[in-house]
Amino acid sequence: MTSHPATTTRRYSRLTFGVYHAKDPVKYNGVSTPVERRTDLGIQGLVPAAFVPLELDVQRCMEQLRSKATPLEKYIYLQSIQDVSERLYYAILVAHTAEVMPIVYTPTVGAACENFSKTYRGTLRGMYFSLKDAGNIRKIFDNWPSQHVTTIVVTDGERILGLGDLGVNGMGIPIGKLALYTACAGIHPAHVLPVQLDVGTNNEKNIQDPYYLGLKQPRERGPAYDALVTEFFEAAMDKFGEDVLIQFEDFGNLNAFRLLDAWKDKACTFNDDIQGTASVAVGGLLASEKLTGKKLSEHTFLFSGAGEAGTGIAELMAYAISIELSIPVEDARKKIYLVDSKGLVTKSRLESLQHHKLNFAHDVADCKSLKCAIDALRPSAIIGVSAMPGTFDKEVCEKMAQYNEHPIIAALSNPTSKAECTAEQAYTWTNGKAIFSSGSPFAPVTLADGRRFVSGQGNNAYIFPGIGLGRLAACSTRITNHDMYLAAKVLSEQVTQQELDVGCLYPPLSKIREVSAHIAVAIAKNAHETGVATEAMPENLMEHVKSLMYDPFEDPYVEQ
Ligand SMILES: NC(=O)C1=CN([C@@H]2O[C@H](COP(=O)(O)OP(=O)(O)OC[C@H]3O[C@@H](n4cnc5c(N)ncnc54)[C@H](OP(=O)(O)O)[C@@H]3O)[C@@H](O)[C@H]2O)C=CC1
Ligand SMILES: CC(=O)C(=O)O
Ligand SMILES: [Mg+2]
Repeated sequence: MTSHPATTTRRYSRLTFGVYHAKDPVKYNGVSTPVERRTDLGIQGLVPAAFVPLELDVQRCMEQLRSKATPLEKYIYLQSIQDVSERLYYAILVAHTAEVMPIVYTPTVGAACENFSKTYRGTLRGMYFSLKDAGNIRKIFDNWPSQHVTTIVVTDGERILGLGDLGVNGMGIPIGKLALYTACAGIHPAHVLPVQLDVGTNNEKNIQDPYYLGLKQPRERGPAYDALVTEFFEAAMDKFGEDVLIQFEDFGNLNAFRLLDAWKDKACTFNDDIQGTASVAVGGLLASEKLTGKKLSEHTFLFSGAGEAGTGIAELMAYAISIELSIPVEDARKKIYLVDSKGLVTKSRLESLQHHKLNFAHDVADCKSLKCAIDALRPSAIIGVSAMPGTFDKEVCEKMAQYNEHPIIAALSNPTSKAECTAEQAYTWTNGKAIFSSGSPFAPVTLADGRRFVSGQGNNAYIFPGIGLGRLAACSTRITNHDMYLAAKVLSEQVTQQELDVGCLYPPLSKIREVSAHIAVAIAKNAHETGVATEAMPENLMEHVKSLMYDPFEDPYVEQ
């Protein structure tokens, strides 16, 4: 395999490509290009005479954005800006993160995926490898215009948010995740690559849709599937270097666990749904200690959902508890319970349980429903990761408030339409006792008695950008569960008392670049300490991390 430089280039070089410059969205700045540079760049006459400072251009775009009637129209408008000028796009995302994240990410990205084929405009944004490309993936990689890719997000489209199998329409997810890598952690936009593996789809609506852009065949379940994934990994590492980060995203759980197992020790990879989600959830629970007075080990946890997110979180919780109490992780699992589509995961079901649930099959009485399990186990925290909206209904929330002074209620399923309950429901039904968080954002809630609550967004978006930046800073070749634990701890330390006072377990999105930088320092430090860094440790890690962060507001014409 060839080796490649892994450090990122922060600024563009000056280019003189004329019209090609105007057609390269990573470099093009439109009316924000200083007038005196336009001749050199060959774009004189291609833009109106006025120079518009980037801040003003952002303001103009925000006004247009706000005038759009639907979230999907807003999404398409922002994509159209990204197609023309990534600098402007990222300036919008950085300056207005809290307002635009629900558009480029969950919940709107869900609608964007559902409409992906219908709204496709032919933009060059990511690569598609289908079963028909088997044997040629390495060669096809050469078609990608950037030779220096550090960060890939790959999906096979089988479990897109809680929306199920969307096939190639799931491509909106890698695109959205990588937009956050850049906006939230400053990974250079020229160095990211969204990838869709097209292995067919079992979504009948896609098959019947004349506009559907993927292979119209049943999802491949045989050896050809594994062969395509293997070829993709090997080709990506050959093309971009063995330390290229490859994030698994929204695979179905038939494949997600085994692929992670197969690749975690052979590539720089992690599964965001299993590991990133675990980290953000544990981070929120660590932060909640200051509100409840309870350590992780003092809780009883009950999950609704025992798939990637559910068991991923449960395992990292157990790991965190084992560290907190210096006990074996097997013992730490004892107060963590899972409910799946068939009821409570118990020992009596051992023979029919999927592998990822086995560690949490406890010797307790069977329960067919979440309510039965709540009455039997009296959990202090319930975590919804089932994509079953309404699961945390009035009775569930009332029971939690009856059994706890400060019940933790996390409705983490995405998009909003799949949330187990809304913020307003959680606060109203518990009479303001709930400590609530959700996977997709909810507006602040004011109860009839005037108490105001700001719920936090328990979404892996707080984690993966910082992980990616940290491993880049150390040029590390592996990502581990301990990294996820460290990220959770750092995240929890970023929450202020003021934020906790209104019930929020996460820092505001306006601080996310700072949060990512802190997570990155912890990840890079761990890489150096555990021998997976391939660069010498710099004297000041925070300075180094920040120096790598792409900032759209910096002058892009500074020579290297
Ligand atoms: N906030 C965040 O950052 C993240 C949120 N998520 C969200 O979590 C949800 C689940 O994702 P993921 O874990 O990957 O999906 P999986 O398909 O891996 O798991 C879904 C789980 O839900 C269970 N389930 C289905 N119906 C019910 C029910 N009525 N009651 C209880 N459990 C039920 C399934 O049971 P069975 O095993 O029996 O089939 C399965 O265990 C999605 O909506 C996703 O968007 C995911 C990742 C990150
Ligand atoms: C947030 C995320 O990764 C999911 O819902 O799948
Ligand atoms: Mg996901």
